[in-house]
Amino acid sequence: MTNNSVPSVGLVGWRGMVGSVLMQRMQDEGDFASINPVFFSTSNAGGTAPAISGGDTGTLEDAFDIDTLAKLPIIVTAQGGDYTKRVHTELRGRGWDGLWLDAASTLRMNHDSIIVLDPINRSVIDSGLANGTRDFIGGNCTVSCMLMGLGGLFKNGLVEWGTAMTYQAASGGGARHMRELLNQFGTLNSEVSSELLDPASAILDIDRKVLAHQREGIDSSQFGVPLAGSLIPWIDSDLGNGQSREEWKAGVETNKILGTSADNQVIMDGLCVRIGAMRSHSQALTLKLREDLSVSEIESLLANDNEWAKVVPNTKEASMADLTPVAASGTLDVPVGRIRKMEMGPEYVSAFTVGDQLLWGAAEPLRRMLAIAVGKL
Ligand SMILES: NC(=O)C1=CN([C@@H]2O[C@H](COP(=O)(O)OP(=O)(O)OC[C@H]3O[C@@H](n4cnc5c(N)ncnc54)[C@H](OP(=O)(O)O)[C@@H]3O)[C@@H](O)[C@H]2O)C=CC1
Ligand SMILES: N[C@@H](CC(=O)OP(=O)(O)O)C(=O)O
Repeated sequence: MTNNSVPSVGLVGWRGMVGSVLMQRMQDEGDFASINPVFFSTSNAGGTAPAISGGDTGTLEDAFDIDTLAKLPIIVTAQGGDYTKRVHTELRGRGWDGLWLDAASTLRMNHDSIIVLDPINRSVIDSGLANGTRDFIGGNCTVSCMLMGLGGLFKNGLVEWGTAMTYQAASGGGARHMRELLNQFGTLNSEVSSELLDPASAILDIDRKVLAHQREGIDSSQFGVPLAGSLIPWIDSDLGNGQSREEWKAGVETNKILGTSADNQVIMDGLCVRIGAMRSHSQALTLKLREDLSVSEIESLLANDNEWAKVVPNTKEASMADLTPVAASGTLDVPVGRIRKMEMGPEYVSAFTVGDQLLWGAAEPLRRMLAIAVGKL
């Protein structure tokens, strides 16, 4: 039933991987009480819309029906970049001035959009809303997770430059990539299952069979090459200058989120690598600070910046227990550890951080932006 005291919000892409996490988080936080959801589909218009808290939400609208979309004050989409390109242009072209909240990267670097990560840039978001910005876009997952973990240094202007060497999970490619990774692990095991049952079998024979399967038999149609038992040192497209698009995002998106001025940019670059984790991205950072801060000063800046950054003591036990994709996945916590001064000098600091790339990396900043837009946050 429609509640006339709250705004109607169009939800597109709600059944995809990012969209499903977003829907779950919205239900967990009771966000549906603050909106009238209107569910859209690109493939099943007229079908049954999902029931929220057991209620009836009617039928699915056609996600390409511009007239229906244009009646809404707010649209949230996790449908993908192709959808954004097609529909956003058409809607804006006809003068629609509602709020567009989007998980796709398409509009991120437009001069009139804001990348949303409110624990880091709430003031940028608030002034954007006050000044007529209408496109609010979720950031790249690696960048968002890094800033959530290390916000205490970045927000205080303490980072002169940094490198992020990443270890990115299969989920960054999408649901089919996650399935492919698991199937690869499964078939690798099957290839040598009898040898594994025999403790006397030769490990080099097992290794040879695994490698032969990785090189010849394994299905890698999503990733292009095997990921299980290997890694892929390239993510996203080739910019033609030796840098991948994923690596380029670290610099441009970090600065846009922080709202740094042209003469005060933080230099960020690195090397992005896909590994066989499921849904949490990790990254090893080298930071050149502007000041010689002690490790305990750094730790307290990080721990006090936001409620989700969790400083992990730089010990083997704590790092193995709390600083891994297995520890971080499914939680909003962003553990940050391995913090120490490096041999290069007192301003050079190492850190390692892990974040669930479907939560802070994708769904959560959008969920919170919607809550801000409707006055709930
Ligand atoms: N994957 C990631 O880590 C991140 C993704 N993003 C962005 O979010 C957007 C969506 O990504 P993601 O959620 O991975 O995409 P998905 O492929 O999981 O979902 C996208 C759409 O595919 C359609 N679809 C077709 N078949 C199925 C099916 N069997 N199950 C569910 N949906 C299906 C749905 O549209 P319909 O219901 O209309 O048929 C759905 O909304 C992309 O732009 C991506 O760049 C942003 C940050 C991270
Ligand atoms: N590129 C990321 C996932 C992603 O969707 O990023 P972006 O939102 O910047 O396109 C990864 O593969 O891990």
